[in-house]
Amino acid sequence: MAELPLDAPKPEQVSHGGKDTQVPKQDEERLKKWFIGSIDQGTTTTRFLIFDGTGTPIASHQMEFKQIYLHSGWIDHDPVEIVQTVETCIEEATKEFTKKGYSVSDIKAIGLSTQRETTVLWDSETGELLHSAIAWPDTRTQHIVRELKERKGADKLQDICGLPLSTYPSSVKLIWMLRNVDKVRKAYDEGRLAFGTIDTWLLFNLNGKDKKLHITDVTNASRTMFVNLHNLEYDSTVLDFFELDPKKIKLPKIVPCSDPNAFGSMASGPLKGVKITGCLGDQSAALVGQKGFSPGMAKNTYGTGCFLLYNVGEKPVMSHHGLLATVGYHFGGKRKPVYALEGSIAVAGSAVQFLRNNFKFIEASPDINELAATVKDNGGCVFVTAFSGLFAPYWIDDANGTIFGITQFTERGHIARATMEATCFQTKAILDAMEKDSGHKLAQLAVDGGMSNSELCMQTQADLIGIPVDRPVMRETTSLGAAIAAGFAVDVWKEFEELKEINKEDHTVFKPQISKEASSKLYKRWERAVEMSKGWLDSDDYPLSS
Ligand SMILES: Nc1ncnc2c1ncn2[C@@H]1O[C@H](COP(=O)(O)OP(=O)(O)O)[C@@H](O)[C@H]1O
Ligand SMILES: O=P(O)(O)OC[C@H](O)CO
Repeated sequence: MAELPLDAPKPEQVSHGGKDTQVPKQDEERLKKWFIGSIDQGTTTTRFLIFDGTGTPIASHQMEFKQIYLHSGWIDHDPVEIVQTVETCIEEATKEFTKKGYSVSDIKAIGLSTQRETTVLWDSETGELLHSAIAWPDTRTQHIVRELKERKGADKLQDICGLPLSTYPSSVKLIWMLRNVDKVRKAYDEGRLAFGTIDTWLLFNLNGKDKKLHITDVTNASRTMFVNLHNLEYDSTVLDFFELDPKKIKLPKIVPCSDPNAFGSMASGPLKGVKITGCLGDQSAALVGQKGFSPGMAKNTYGTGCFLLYNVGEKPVMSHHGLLATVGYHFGGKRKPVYALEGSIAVAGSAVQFLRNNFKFIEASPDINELAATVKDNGGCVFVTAFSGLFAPYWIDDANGTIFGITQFTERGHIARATMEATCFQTKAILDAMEKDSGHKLAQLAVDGGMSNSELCMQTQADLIGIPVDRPVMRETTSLGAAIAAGFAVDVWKEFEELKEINKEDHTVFKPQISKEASSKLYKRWERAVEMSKGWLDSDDYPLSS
C-alpha cells in the first residue's frame, strides 16, 4: 500500500523577489507611519488586525464565537454576538496598538472581510433582528433544494449567477426563513424585510443602526445567487425563480470592494469616526492578500472550510466541471471587476474542531499534528468529511460524514491523519477540475488559513497534487487583503505594483516527495470512498433533525 511519509525532509525557506525590487527608503518610512485596521469575521473566529503600510501586522485580537447546533445539519450564528466580537476585537487590538506607542489618529481606514453566504434578516424600519443567522455550511435546506431543482428554469440559474443550486448560497437560506419564521414572512408581506450577508449586517451595525446603511460589496453579493455575474446587478429572472418580489424584500445596494465613502465609518468605540473603505468576502480578501492579481494565479485557504480561488481575468468563466464562477475582487473606479473560478470545500479545519469538541481526541486544534504523528500513515482509513454533504467539485447532498477502512488496528492517530487528508484529496479533485476548465496546469499553490499551519497537512497536500505548495510566514492574508482594499480607497497605495514587497520574505515551500504512482493509488482509494458515501440519506430522512 502506498502511504504518505511520516518524517519528510524539511521544506525549503524562500523569499520571493530580489534586491532590485525593493521599495525606496523614503516610501518605506512613509508606509511605516500609515496604519489600516482590518476586521476578519470568519466562520468560527473574529479578529481585528492593525497593519502598517508595509503590510506588517502591529497589533491584533482574536475571539471564537458560538456555533449553534440545534439539530443535525443545522448551524446558526448569533448576529448580535458577531457584532460584539467585532467590537471587542477592535477595542483589544487598539489597546495593544496604543500601548506600543502608536496613535489612533494614524489609522487611515478600516477594511472588512467576512464569511460569505451566511444570511441575516432584520426589520428595515426598526432594525429588529428577525432570526438567528443561518450559516453557510447549514444543510437544513436540503429538501428545498430538491424541490427547487424540479422547478422550471432551474437549469438556467448557474449560467446567470455562477453558483449551482445547493444548500450553500444565501438564496435557499432566505427561502427557508420565509417559509418557517412567522416574523420573517410578516415583514416580507409588509415590505419591511431587510436581507443581508454578514458584511451588510456588520456595516449596518458599525455605522450605527440609525443611519440605516444597507450595502454590500460585489464579492459578497455574488454569493447570494441573486446577482447576474455578467452585469453585477440583481437579476430579475433569478428573483422570479425564487418567487421573490423586489418590492417586498430590501436587497442591499451593490458597490465595488474599495470605496472612500460607500461603507460609512465607525459610530462608536476607540476608532469612532474612522472610515470603513474596503469590504470583501473573506476568500476574495485572501486572493487579494496573496496578491493573486494576474490571471492564472490561485490561492487555497484552509480555514473552517477550504476555498481555492483561481483568477480568470476580467470575464467570468463558467465551469463545466463542478466549480463555481464568482467575483474575485473589484477595486472600482477605472478598474474592471476580476473574476475567479472557485472550488469550495465545506469542511476543513471544522473537522479538526470536530475531533476536538465532539470526540475529545485533542485539547486544541494544533494538537492534531502530534496525534497524527503517533502513527506512520492513515492505516487504510479514509474519512469523507461530508458533514454538509460534499461541495465542489462533487455537489453530493445525500452523504453525511463517513469513515471507511476501520478495523481493530485503527487508532485515533489514523483518524487524525484521515481527517486532514480529506481536505487535501478534495483540493486535488478541485485542481483537476480547474485544469479542465481553464486548460492550464497550476505551477504551484499558494496557501494560507488555520490548517495550513500544519506541516504534515501541507506536505500531504504537495504529495497529492504533485506541485509545490507555497506558504507565507505571515498567514493573515485574509485580513491583509481587506486592509489592501481599504488602503487603495484612501491612497495608501495607488497601484498593485506598490504591493510587491509585502509579505515576500520567508515563504516555506513544500515539494512533492512521493511518486506519482503512490499518490494516484491513495487518490483512487479516496475516489472509491466518495462513491461509496453517496446515497446515504434517503428522501424519508428529510428534514434531518435529532
Ligand atoms: N496547527 C493546526 N493544525 C491543523 N488545523 C489547525 C491548526 N490551527 C488551526 N487549525 C484549524 O484551522 C481552523 C481555523 O482557521 P482560520 O483560518 O482561523 O478559520 P476561519 O477564518 O474560518 O475562522 C480551525 O477550524 C482549526 O481547527
Ligand atoms: O470562515 P472561512 O474562512 O472558512 O470562510 C467561509 C467562506 O467564506 C464560506 O463561503
